[in-house]
Amino acid sequence: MTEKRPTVVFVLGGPGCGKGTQCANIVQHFGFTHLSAGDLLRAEIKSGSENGTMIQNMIKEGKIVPSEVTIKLLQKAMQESGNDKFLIDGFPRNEENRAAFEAVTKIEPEFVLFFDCSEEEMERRLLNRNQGREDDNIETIRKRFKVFLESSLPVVEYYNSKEKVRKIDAGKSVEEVFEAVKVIFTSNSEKATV
Ligand SMILES: Nc1ncnc2c1ncn2[C@@H]1O[C@H](COP(=O)(O)OP(=O)(O)OP(=O)(O)O)[C@@H](O)[C@H]1O
Ligand SMILES: Nc1ccn([C@@H]2O[C@H](COP(=O)(O)O)[C@@H](O)[C@H]2O)c(=O)n1
Repeated sequence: MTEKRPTVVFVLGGPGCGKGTQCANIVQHFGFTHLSAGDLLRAEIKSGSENGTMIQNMIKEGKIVPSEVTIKLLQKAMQESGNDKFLIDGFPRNEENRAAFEAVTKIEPEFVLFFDCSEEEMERRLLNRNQGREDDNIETIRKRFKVFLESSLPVVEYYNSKEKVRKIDAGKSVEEVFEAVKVIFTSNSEKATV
């Protein structure tokens, strides 16, 4: 008997567009497990792992950690979750992430939720976030924006060419953004049961 592959939705968008905030709402309403690649990397630093210093340096510079490290963390979290529906937030961040994840897991996303937000608004949100993150300072934020434009947007374009992208205006209030998110998840689950 063939094993059913898990359902994966990639959640992408620039730094501070509100991915984590909306994922928390989606979890409550639609029963997904939320896996944030950034959170998994930060937990790896805290755990004292041998990769910790390398990851910390990459995050401080806004650079993308090698795919094998991030994919191992995602696979472990997926296995330990006991769920088969995942929101993978902040991944794939570049073409290497995307291709390696597909090659290793053989999983293609159901769709890609893309939060579209202006840099001005994202910068404002990051500078107000106040969670003590080492990369929420203006110097690193600018580097993260550059990496997003050069490396992450091409991934969104790749999935757009496969008609997998569901784009949302993330410049609105948390509640308004979630109304738009709900429409996408509701229509997708209706399609799945037809
Ligand atoms: N629609 C919104 N309007 C105003 N503020 C928001 C909105 N969504 C999220 N925020 C706030 O903006 C900040 C960044 O949000 P969040 O952490 O969800 O973004 P993110 O995309 O996950 O960020 P990162 O990519 O850095 O992990 C948080 O302080 C959050 O409370
Ligand atoms: N696929 C990823 C995701 C994240 N990173 C690194 O973590 C930083 C913070 O990510 P957030 O999603 O929490 O904003 C990011 O700037 C990268 O340095 C990564 O390398 N690969």
